[in-house]
Amino acid sequence: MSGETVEKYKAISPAEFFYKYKEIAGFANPARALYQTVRELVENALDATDSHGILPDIKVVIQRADPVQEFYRVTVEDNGIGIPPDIVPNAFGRVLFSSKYVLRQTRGMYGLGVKMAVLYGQMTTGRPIEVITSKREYRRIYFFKIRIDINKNEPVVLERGSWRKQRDWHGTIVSLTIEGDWGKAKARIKEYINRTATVTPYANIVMYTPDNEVTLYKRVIETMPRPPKEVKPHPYGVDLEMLKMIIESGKEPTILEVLVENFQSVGEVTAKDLLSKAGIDPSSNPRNLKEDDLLRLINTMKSYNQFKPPSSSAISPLGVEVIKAGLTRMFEPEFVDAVTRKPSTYEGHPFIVEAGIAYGGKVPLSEADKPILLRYANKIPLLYDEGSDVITSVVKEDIAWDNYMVAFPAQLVLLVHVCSTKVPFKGVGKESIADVPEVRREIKLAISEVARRLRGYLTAKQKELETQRKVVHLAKYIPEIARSLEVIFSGDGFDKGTLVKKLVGIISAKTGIPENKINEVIRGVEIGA
Ligand SMILES: Nc1ncnc2c1ncn2[C@@H]1O[C@H](COP(=O)(O)OP(=O)(O)OP(=O)(O)O)[C@@H](O)[C@H]1O
Repeated sequence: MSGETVEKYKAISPAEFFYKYKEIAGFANPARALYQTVRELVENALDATDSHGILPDIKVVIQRADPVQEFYRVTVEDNGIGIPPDIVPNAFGRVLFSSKYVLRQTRGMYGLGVKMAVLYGQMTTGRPIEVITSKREYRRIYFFKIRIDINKNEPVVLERGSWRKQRDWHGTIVSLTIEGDWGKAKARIKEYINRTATVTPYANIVMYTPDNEVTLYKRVIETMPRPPKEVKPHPYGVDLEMLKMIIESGKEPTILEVLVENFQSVGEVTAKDLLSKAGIDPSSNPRNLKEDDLLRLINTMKSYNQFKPPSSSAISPLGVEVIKAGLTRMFEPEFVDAVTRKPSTYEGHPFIVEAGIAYGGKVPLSEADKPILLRYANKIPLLYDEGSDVITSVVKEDIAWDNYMVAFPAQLVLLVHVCSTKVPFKGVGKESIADVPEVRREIKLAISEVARRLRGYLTAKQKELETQRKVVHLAKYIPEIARSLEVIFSGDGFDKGTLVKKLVGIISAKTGIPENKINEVIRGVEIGA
């Protein structure tokens, strides 16, 4: 007899998987879970508003929910698009259910976040999630209490109801009660809200904390990033499974129509060209094609070099105006500027990198070797795992800051935003971006471009200071010269005042410094004399 133990085989549901491995989604301990819960709810609230062209009004309330135990009730209210009542149970009670599995930039992408918070609530306090929601066109407001059946990965609706709308309200209010650690989480949560507000100057965000603090970020501009549009996949990003799924889920009678209907940049002429290169008859029934045919078609698509690059209408960069307004609202800097790079692509996914700089004014002093770095991906602030992020690596290794007249520590904030239909996150917790060469290159270019503008400003400022110093130096002599000349030429109709005026006029014309400034210096010298 061998001493081997018997292996026990079993399949588990996605809900059970994430319940067991909650750490990979950011729910490692009560402090982290409280932060992650706030984050998931706020990100859903913002996706439901700005991604649909609605100026966001977001209210975040964190309250103690038990006098003894560390239970917290987190409530987030938005004025977004709301959720149809028949969708609510799955949206909050089925892991990997989402409206964001399409090619369109949103903060959410996995269909996991809020369900992780529901699971964590179930595990630690046993309380269900509560949802109140209505869409603009509805006459009623809907209310739900939901938990997740972990074994089946299905929602269990404990309570539901609805009432007539008394006022014109649309949006969603979500409440969850979880075990948390406010003492440990508070700094991160406040920082998260602050950094979110930095890139959403078009939003009203208010937060109530368990310490009875109220923080309000008031809307300062009405301009919003252009909402992202859903796009079809680009042929460079296709693989065998994807093509099979497209064929099976569609009704197109010919392979030619499959290509034309389902991909970007593929019209009839291109589709025919691709099919003839792959040796496939355009009128073939796509469901009768063999795997070899499909593989040949994919390889032809991948090596075809006449497609337009992937459309960038699915991505929604913040834009220069929003970045500048956001940085100004937070830091009241002496100098602010931003750049939005042109769209670029990696592995068939379009992406855009943006960078903003705030310098001087009320900007705090940075660390000894780099600026204060604000990292963002798809408008989400990234707070953890800074060390393993490609943005950090570029800032430290690829940018020679002395070339831009910056010596650390400096009053310098650098904001970098990577947005894409697929940000290459390193984990489902969305805290750091992987080192993809194309993305790295664009990050470097964006930072260099905005840093050059800072250098321009600093150079001009330095020049002005130098000129001013020179003028002070020169102006000091004017009263003395005038006095000496007066001694020599007095009686010849010499007027000291006229000479001073003339000299001031000459210096002003040569340096561009206003006469009143020079007169101030002279007055200073006369008083001192
Ligand atoms: N406040 C809200 N307003 C409108 N829809 C919402 C709101 N909150 C959640 N939803 C809907 O519920 C779905 C599931 O949300 P969930 O947080 O689980 O995942 P996600 O946001 O799609 O992706 P991720 O896991 O990356 O956050 C969303 O895709 C959205 O359709």
